[in-house]
Amino acid sequence: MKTAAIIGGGVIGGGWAARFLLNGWNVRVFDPDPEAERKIGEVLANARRSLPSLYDKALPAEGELTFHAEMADAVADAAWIQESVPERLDLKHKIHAQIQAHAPESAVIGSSTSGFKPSELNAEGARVVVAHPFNPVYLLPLVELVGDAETCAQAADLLREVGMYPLTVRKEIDAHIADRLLEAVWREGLWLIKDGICTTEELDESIRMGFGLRWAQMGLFETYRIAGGEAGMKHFMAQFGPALKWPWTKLMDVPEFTGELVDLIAGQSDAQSGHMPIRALERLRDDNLVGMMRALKKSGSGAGGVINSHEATLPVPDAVELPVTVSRPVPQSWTDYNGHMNEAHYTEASAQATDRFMEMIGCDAAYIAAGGSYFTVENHVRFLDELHEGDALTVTTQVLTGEGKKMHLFHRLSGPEGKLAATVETLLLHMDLNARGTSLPSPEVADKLASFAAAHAGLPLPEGAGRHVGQRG
Ligand SMILES: NC(=O)C1=CN([C@@H]2O[C@H](COP(=O)(O)OP(=O)(O)OC[C@H]3O[C@@H](n4cnc5c(N)ncnc54)[C@H](O)[C@@H]3O)[C@@H](O)[C@H]2O)C=CC1
Ligand SMILES: C[N+](C)(C)CC(=O)CC(=O)[O-]
Repeated sequence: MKTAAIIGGGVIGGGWAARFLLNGWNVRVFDPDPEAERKIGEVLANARRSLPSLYDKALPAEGELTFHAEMADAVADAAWIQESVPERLDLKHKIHAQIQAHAPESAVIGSSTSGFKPSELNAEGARVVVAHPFNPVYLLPLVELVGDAETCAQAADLLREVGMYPLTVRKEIDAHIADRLLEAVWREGLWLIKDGICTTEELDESIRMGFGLRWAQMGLFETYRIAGGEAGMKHFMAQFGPALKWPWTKLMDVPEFTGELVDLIAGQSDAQSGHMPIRALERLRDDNLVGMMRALKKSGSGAGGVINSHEATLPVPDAVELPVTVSRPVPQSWTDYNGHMNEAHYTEASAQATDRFMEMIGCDAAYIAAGGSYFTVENHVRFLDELHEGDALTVTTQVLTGEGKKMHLFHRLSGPEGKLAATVETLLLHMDLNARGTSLPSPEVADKLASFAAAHAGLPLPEGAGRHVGQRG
């Protein structure tokens, strides 16, 4: 099991700690703040209820979290050391000298800095690369990597292991790529509020009701390609390019941070969101992110593609007696007006269990791309107990029949402490996707299915199997 050392465990260090821990790494934290353990615990609680909800496979078992008063203890044996102390160059120099004195030679040392360049961080002899993440680090995949090419390549491999998307910046520059964009929008936003054009809330609506939705799935340039219509990007540039020379922007000026401006922004922000504590706001943000990222997962766009690639590396359980085919917390978006998991999502969870089981017998993406698959032809759901937001949901799958074109499965959905919440009995037929008709599976798939069927043949017929709606007793 690999170890990550987190130096500075605030907003960003806490997010890094959760990202590594929930991907099976041990995490050692060094932070002089006596509240660090409590704060990281709260971030971790939010991460536990959101990150696993992005995946249809179980993440690795959580690593061990420890707190250390000495830098030497924190960085011992670390494969990755991530510095996330406040954004002051003198402090970063001091901390990197301490890290350097104790870090294993082989460790990647990353800095979360939002703006400093590697040449600035390394001016006093450190060997740091910029590894700039985005908040919340446990959900958002992007990490901007800047610095020594070999170290960045090594860093990129490790970041992919924990489900992140490393973007290596070609040349060092203040504030990398994304923060330059964010700073530009922030600066412009401050002027719009200072000049009384809009409030913080109105500015946020202008983003989230419109272009924010576009950016999450296509970014800027792909979106504008479409905005050029059939004539495409050249037409778009000819039409809207001249406006860039008009004095629409105040980008080069920063409004003075007077007490008046700070009070104006903070007051409007309180009016907008002050009714919610910060951890509740974080949970709202995380639930929305999970919902959006799961939608992107279906098309493989943007962050959804990163989750799919990471999920493909997660291990599939062996042919054990009853394989676990789903293991995840119930996401908030699956709950309804009755305050529990909505009936539609029992079927969704069972469909995910079927997908996972198909993969286990070799009916995976490559097999499907080659033209073979299974179609569900019948389902019977029994709702036995409520499930609530955040409950640990586990699905096990028993093969009732697995021969010829038929695959007859029995999924058991269990909630906390293994209490049975539902059963879904499902019948599938093997299909030839080109002919759009039933067909026999490949010999390899048939063999694997048969080995599960044989392993399950000795088990008793599950209680409830073969029932129909309205049956008594
Ligand atoms: N907050 C954000 O949205 C983002 C911040 N960053 C970068 O991450 C870094 C940290 O920022 P935040 O987490 O927001 O700050 P923060 O203020 O939330 O956390 C900083 C932590 O460092 C600890 N610390 C202070 N002196 C220390 C020392 N000598 N040794 C060890 N720990 C020490 C503090 O106790 C605190 O827990 C900065 O470089 C920032 O630019 C990067 C991405 C986003
Ligand atoms: C405001 N900020 C510069 C600290 C922002 C970042 O660095 C990235 C983020 O998460 O927005």
